Amino acid sequence: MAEFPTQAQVVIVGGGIIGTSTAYHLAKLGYKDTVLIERHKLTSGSTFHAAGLVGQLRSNANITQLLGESVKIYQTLEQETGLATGWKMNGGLRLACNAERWTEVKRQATTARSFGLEMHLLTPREAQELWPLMDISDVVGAAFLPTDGQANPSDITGSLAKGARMNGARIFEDTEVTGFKVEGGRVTVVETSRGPIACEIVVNCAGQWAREVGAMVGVNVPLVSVEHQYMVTERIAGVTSNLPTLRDPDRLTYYKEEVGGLVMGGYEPNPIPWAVGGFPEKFNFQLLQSNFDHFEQLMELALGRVPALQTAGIKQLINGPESFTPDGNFILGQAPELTGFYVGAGFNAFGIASGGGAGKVLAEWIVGGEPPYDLSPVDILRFGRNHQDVNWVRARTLEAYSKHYTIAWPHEEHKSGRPLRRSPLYDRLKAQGAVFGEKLGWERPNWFAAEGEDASDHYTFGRPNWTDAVAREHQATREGVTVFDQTSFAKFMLIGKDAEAALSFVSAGDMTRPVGSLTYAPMLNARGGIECDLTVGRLSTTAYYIVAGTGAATKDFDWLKRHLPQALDAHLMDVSSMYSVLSLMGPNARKVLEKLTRDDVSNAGFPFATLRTINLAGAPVMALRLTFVGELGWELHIPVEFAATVYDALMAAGAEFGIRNAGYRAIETLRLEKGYWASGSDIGPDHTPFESGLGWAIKLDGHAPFIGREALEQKRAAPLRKRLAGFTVDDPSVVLLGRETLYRDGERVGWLSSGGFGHTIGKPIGYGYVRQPETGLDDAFVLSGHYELDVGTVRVPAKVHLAPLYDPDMKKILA
Ligand SMILES: NCCCC(=O)O
Repeated sequence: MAEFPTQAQVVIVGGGIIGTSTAYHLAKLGYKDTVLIERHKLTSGSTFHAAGLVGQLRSNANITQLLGESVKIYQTLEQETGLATGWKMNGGLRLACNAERWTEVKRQATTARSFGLEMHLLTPREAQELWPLMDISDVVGAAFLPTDGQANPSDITGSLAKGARMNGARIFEDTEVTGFKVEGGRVTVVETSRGPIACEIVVNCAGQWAREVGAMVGVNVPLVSVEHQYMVTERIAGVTSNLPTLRDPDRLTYYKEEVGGLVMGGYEPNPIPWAVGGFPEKFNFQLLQSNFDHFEQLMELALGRVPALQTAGIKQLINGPESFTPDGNFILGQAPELTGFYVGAGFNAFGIASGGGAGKVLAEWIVGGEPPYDLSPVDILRFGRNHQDVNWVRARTLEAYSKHYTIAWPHEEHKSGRPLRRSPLYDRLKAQGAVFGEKLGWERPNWFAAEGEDASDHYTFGRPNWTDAVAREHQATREGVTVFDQTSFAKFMLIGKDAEAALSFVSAGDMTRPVGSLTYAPMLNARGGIECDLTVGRLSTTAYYIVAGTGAATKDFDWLKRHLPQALDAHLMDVSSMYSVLSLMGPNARKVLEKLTRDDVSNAGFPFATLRTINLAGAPVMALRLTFVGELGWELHIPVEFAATVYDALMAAGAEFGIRNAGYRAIETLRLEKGYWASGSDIGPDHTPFESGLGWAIKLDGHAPFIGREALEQKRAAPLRKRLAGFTVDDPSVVLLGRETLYRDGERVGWLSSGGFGHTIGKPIGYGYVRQPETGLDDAFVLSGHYELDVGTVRVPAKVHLAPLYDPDMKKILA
């Protein structure tokens, strides 16, 4: 037996598919001093009872790409290692059994093609030809993904482990992690049942135990265990080994072939959490008691689809607990709490589909110090303070599990764990008809129902019930004045004698501007991509106030903390909970302010892109003259105890101007019209400021060093490969949601990063990157094309725009 190591470059905790895949890829990348420890035997946690479907369809291009990487790896792994994997590319079928599901599937097919994933739409009869055992009497249509497949979870893990060893990694079974040592803010030692291993990097791939392993060292891994059942039948006549996998989401079930029989499982609307009070000791290679009563609901649905199940012999009803997460996405990346501590966990019953690709990108992330491409949907930094509480996490996770196969409605909000984080104005706004959405636990008004209007969301792929309300708020912002409660913004202070130098190094924006100025300050990665989309206000020569999006609270704080030069005197603090934010927007905003303050709020006294502390209705308010909706306005950052007083004063003073409340859905329609980009969709780590049309915000004059500068200088000298552009459609009934495929002169050139409606221009609006990776492009190329959008397989003509659709001369804002 190999000698147990006392040190290693990387220690991976957990010998399931993710741990072995990470070890395999790290070793292949040259990290041969990688040690994987498994407390029992490889696969003994939950990998051994995974169903093994490998589907690739996701709503995000990069996650689809990651799953495609799994397929690529599985295709060659057996040949490389000599160990069988059970991989077969038998394709995947997906059924639609009602009109709205069919709309969803058609939109997905459009998206899949944009992302380079083959997905064909079939008639019910064509689907049945591929899957002859199914009843198609209720099927409206189907989709077929020929490159999907299935694998044997234990075999593929064994094969990855062999591949890891062949490349130099070492694997130790029967080795339990018992603790960690931390020095200087880094993890330095993994304590194990066989002795300590000094290391530089730890990767927590402990499956459903990953939360406990993280907790040993203060790292929060927000996942919980849920019972997941599937049935395995004896042989069934007509089940052939090339039978595609089948997903029947309207009946909540999935199928795959196994030894001439079927595996059938699904996602019940009433999932059962497991290990709520803690894990049993030594739960290795163990299953839970089969729960036939609970499975019956799925069985009944399945019998309607596959009548042969009536008479099929049942080998086993497998009940295996697996880890699930609050948003149904897995968790990768470096923990914000601890340098050198990475996580690869929470695979929501699609660990086999993700395992190959997830291990690959995690290894690349560790080696490169940043993800190889934008992985925000699965990055551990997407979580926030709400995810610290395991009961909240469990409630939301059970909801996510129950919705695994339900239609993913546009704009759908979660129901569980609410309300949690509330602005001081929550009750006031609710009393005035606010319909709230939720982000990182924050309740945020999406729209306001008028007296007598139904104050709830009714989801559809068509025109939703809140359209008129949003149009009212939109118009009031354009023509009068509105108040938006944006208290959920993340807010940071950076203080210290070197604050300017420190921020100048991490920001591509000019941080040397005078006290009182407001600067748009993108922060870039080494590739020149936009990691953080921040507004920075200079409070003094030694202090900055930094405002970030609600959802970016953890990520942006982490980015700043990790990249601000350590040697400089600059201290970062999260002050989000100190300030409420009311955005007062519209042509009458100044008139409202003037009634409440003696401070100068004239255009000359308080110009655009500046901040001042003013006394407003008796409150010391930090007022930021800026806008995300394209109108004259101020963001009022108010110490929380004054928030209600200021709000009441604004509403009273604004009454003569018809002041209204407005919500986040109006912000969306307004910003689309004005051509302001949404971080996370229109801009992000894979897009440079040049590609996004944000070159004006970057300080490339002079030689001041900042992260991303070298990449940008190189890119400035080369042709652009893609360019963000706006698109309008003349037919107002077309619903743009984002991800619609973009055609230029009949050629597929991209997809929409966001979509919606502009109530002032009266047209659907979308934004998307026009891509020409081979030859490059310029503005003239973008503007000269004839464009169409594929909206759920229907081509609609679109006009292209590079200038804002509303107020391109900024007359409204600078007034
Ligand atoms: N482990 C079940 C996977 C189901 C699905 O891929 O849809």
